[in-house]
This record gives sequence, structure tokens and C-alpha cells, in this order.
Amino acid sequence: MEEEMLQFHEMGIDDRLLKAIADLGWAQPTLIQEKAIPLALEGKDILARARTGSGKTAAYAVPVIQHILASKQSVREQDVRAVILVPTKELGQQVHAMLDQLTRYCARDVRVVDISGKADISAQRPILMEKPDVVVGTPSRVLIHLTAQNLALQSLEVLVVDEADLLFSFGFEADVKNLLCHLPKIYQSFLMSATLSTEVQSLKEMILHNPVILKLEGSQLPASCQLQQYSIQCEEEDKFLLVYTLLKLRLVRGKTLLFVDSIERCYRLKLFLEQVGVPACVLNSELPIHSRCHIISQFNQGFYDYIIASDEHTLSAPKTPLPAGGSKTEKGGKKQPKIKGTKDKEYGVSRGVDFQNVSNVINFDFPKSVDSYIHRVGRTARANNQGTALSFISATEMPTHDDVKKSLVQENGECMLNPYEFKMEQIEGFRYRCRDAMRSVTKQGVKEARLREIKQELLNSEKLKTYFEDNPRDLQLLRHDKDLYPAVVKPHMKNIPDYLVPEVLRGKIDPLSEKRRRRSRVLGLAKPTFKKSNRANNPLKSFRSSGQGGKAHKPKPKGKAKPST
Ligand SMILES: Nc1ncnc2c1ncn2[C@@H]1O[C@H](COP(=O)(O)OP(=O)(O)OP(=O)(O)O)[C@@H](O)[C@H]1O
Repeated sequence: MEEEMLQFHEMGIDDRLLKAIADLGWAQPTLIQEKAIPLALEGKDILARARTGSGKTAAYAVPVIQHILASKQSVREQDVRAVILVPTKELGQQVHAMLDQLTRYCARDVRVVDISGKADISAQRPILMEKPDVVVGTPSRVLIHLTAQNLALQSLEVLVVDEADLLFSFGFEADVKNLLCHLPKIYQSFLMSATLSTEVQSLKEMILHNPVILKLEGSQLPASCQLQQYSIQCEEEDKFLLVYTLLKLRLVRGKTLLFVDSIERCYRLKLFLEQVGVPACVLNSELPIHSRCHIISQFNQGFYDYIIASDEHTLSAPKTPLPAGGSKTEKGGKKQPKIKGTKDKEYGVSRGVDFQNVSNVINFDFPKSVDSYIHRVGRTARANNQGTALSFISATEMPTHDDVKKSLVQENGECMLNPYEFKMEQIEGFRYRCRDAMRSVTKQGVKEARLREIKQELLNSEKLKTYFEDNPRDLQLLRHDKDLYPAVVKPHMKNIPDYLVPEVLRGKIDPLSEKRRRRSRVLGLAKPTFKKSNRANNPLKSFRSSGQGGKAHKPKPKGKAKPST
């Protein structure tokens, strides 16, 4: 007989917390929450490995809040009682937002601050002097404040290390070690991670005492009934041709994250898509943190369909921090343009960030390690949502692809990553246009666009800090997906003549051009396209992999489904 699942109200959680959970619409705990919360409330140290998007944040946030509410009943003195270490600023902001939601009915009793890096150090000093109950921050920020004596942790009761596998690969090893010298002898700790790397093992030795190890679910990613994963071999030009076809013909529907492996590639792809009339935002470590957080927040609200994100930190890569100034050699050994002092080593979007309702992840460039693949793909199919991941692989990326494939073999011998059967010959008609668009995106053009965007976003960032705080209603008018190189865009490139469209798709392309779609969305005439897609109406998912039968599959016309090529 299957054991009955423990519900939130059976865990001895404060009513105010239960009410906040109900407001979030969480009917029941996720597996990691069901297992970890009771153990944490018993006072155990925990090392939890659970797949991406499985609700790890609340698995530690609920016990932390409960712990503080309980200790407030006996201890009067105000002090910092919990520290949550995160590897990136984006994650800091997200964890803070989640704690805010969970403490909405007890905000007076549990004060939370995020010092992960948006504000100046001096501006954070007075906030820390008030001794908030919970401090969220990157190890470097927390250490700076400890050393400057803006923060004292002698009363620390709980230490959480979120995304533990990333801390060392983000170059925080020394900071974490130094930080531990400032902690009292006894405190409870939680290590949360999507993977159990050697980094996590060493953190475990340093931080945990007699921990309970929760190693949930064999697979690090959701099962294939929730997340479909495909890969297709294609070289550089074909990558652009395929992405052109998928986005332009809207074979990929719903919100989509496109991962590339350098900032230069971010702008190259953005400018290419701009040429063909597909607006997209970019996210990378050069953009100011205010802009980055605003882009993520707008994306989550459905303002944009596409984000091109550069995944600059490679897990298991050398642990030296990136030099400020962006002069690090990137892909292909070429030096990137030096944009002084703008690159942020505490940037990370493929890890931990809760992009909401993402239907698809496209690895335009294949990640450099298995762990990176898992973190990237984990941005879709979060909680109980469906998602699709499609990876483009060039010959040089094949060895890593093979490693990923091996790691995704399930106990029954089936691999979760299947070939994407796409008949490239059917889209040959687009090649000429695609080449034309690629040619227009010159090296110089990319460099200029990159500089222009940074200048623009620095202005936006200033506005985000001041103007929009006073005028929050105007905030929605600030967009981050505007054309960066409009001078070279040839208007005819934005439309696709019907004769070029593969026969099976003719007459089925959405007649609304991107610009009109965007305009009508701004004017509130059209709804953003982030409705949950399913296999029936998502042509990307309708291609049957060879693992499931060998041949490309033509779906039965059903609802709004488009036939595959
Ligand atoms: N009990 C629940 N029921 C429904 N949704 C939930 C529940 N708990 C969390 N969620 C939602 O699931 C999503 C993923 O949660 P979270 O970001 O904590 O995952 P994670 O395991 O930390 O992922 P990652 O390893 O990628 O950081 C969030 O949008 C969150 O609001």
C-alpha cells in the first residue's frame, strides 16, 4: 500500500505560514518539501539533492521561518538568526521574493533582507544594523559585511547554502571558508543542490554535522512525460537556419529560453533575429543587475516570448573568478571586446532562477558539462508544468552531448534525450534569406550593438533605481527587446512569402507579424502567448524521436495543431 503523503497542515507549521502557502495555491508539498520540512523542524542538518524545479526553496524557507517564529516566543532580543547563501544576485532576489510571500502574514515577526548585491555596501549597512531575522546574500557580500562589522552572526541558528553545487564553481570557495570562521559553534544547516558534485561533498564536510542525506528521485530532471528532451546535429549555419524556421514559423510556441555560451553569441543571435523580425531580450553578465531582474520579472509576467541568455559560468570549470572588465578569452580562443568593469561574476541565469511558465529551452550552443545541461534544461518543466528542451549540437560539441546522453539513461535502459527528427531539406528554401541575415550581422555590428545595449541599460538601470520606484505604473513601458541595429534591417526579411514555406505548413503560419503582435500586446489588445502548451498543439513536441519509433511523426490535426515538416 502506498504511504499517504504528509500535508502542510500536518507538519506543525504556524497558521500564518499555512495561510501564505494556501495563497500561493500550493495544494500539497512537493516530494522534497514533504521529506525535508519535518526533518528540519526536528532540528536535523540536511543535505538535499532534488531535481531542478522541485521546490527546494520552500523546503528550507518554511522551516527557517517556522524556526524564527518559534524562537521569537522565547527569546526577546533581536538578532540575525538565519543566513541564506546563494551563488548569484538573481537567485538572491528570487529567494527574497519567496520569503516575502511566505512571511506575508508574519512580516513583523520575520524580517528578511537581501544583500546579494543590488544596493551599495554603504547603503546596506544601516539595514544590517537593524539586525534583520534573515539575511540572504552571496558569500562575498556576506563576508564583506562581516569583515566590516556591519553584520554579526553570534546568534546564528540556521545556515542555508542554496544551489550548493554552484558556490565553488562561481569562485566562492575562499569566501565560504572565511565566512565559516565568523559563525558560532552550534547552528543548524541545510545544503540544497540539484547535483551531488565533489564541491557539494567538500561543503558537506565543512558545514554539516551528522546530516540526514535526502537523495530524491533517480533522475535530476523531470520524467519524459513532463519534460521532452531532443537534440539535433547541426553546424553553425544550420543552427541559424533551424532557429529561424522554428521561431519564424512559430513551430516553437510559448515562452522560450535560448542559451548561448558567450556574450558575443548573445548579440549575434539577437541581431540575427532582429533581421528577420523576431524580437528577443538578451541576458548576460554585462547588463546591470536592475535591468537583469527587470527582464526576468517582465518575462515571468509574459511580456516577452524569447530570452537569449549567455551561460558564462561553466560548472566544473576552473574555479578562478572571471576578471572584471570582460577580457576573458571566450569561445574559440578569441578575445572579447573589453567593456571596462561591467562583467558581473555573480551573474547566473541557468542556475536556480525560477523563470516561470517556460515552455521551451533551446540550447543554441550545447552546454560545456552535464551539470550545466541539467541546470539549463531545468528552467522548463518546473513544479508540475510541461516543457520541451531542444539542443543543437555541432561536431565539436558531440563528446559532451554523448556524456549528457549517458547521464540521462534511465533504470529501464531508455534515454531521456532523443534525436529530433527534423527534415532539414524541407527548409532549404529559407537558406538564402538566412545567409543574407547572417551576413548583415558583422563582427563590428555585434560589438556596436553590445556597447549600445549596455549604455541603454545603464540608463534604464538608473531609471529603475529612481524614477520607476516613484512611478511604478510606468514600469511596464520600459522594454528590453528593442531593435539594436535597426539601420541594417531590410523590411522584406521580416515577412516570409508563402512559396518558401514547406508545403505541409503553407497557409498555417500566424498572419500577425511579430511587430504587430508586440504592438497589440503593449496596447493590451492581445494576450501574451504563455499558455501552457501540450503535445497536441505544440508542433515542436509532435516530432517523434527515433527512440519512440524511428520516424518523424505527423500529428493528427487537432485543435490548433500545426503539421510537422
Ligand atoms: N508545493 C508546491 N506546489 C506547487 N508549486 C510549488 C510548490 N513548491 C514550490 N512550487 C513552485 O515550483 C517552482 C520551482 O520551485 P523552486 O524554484 O524552489 O525549485 P528548485 O528546486 O529550487 O529549482 P532549481 O534547482 O532549479 O533552483 C516555483 O515556481 C515555486 O513557486
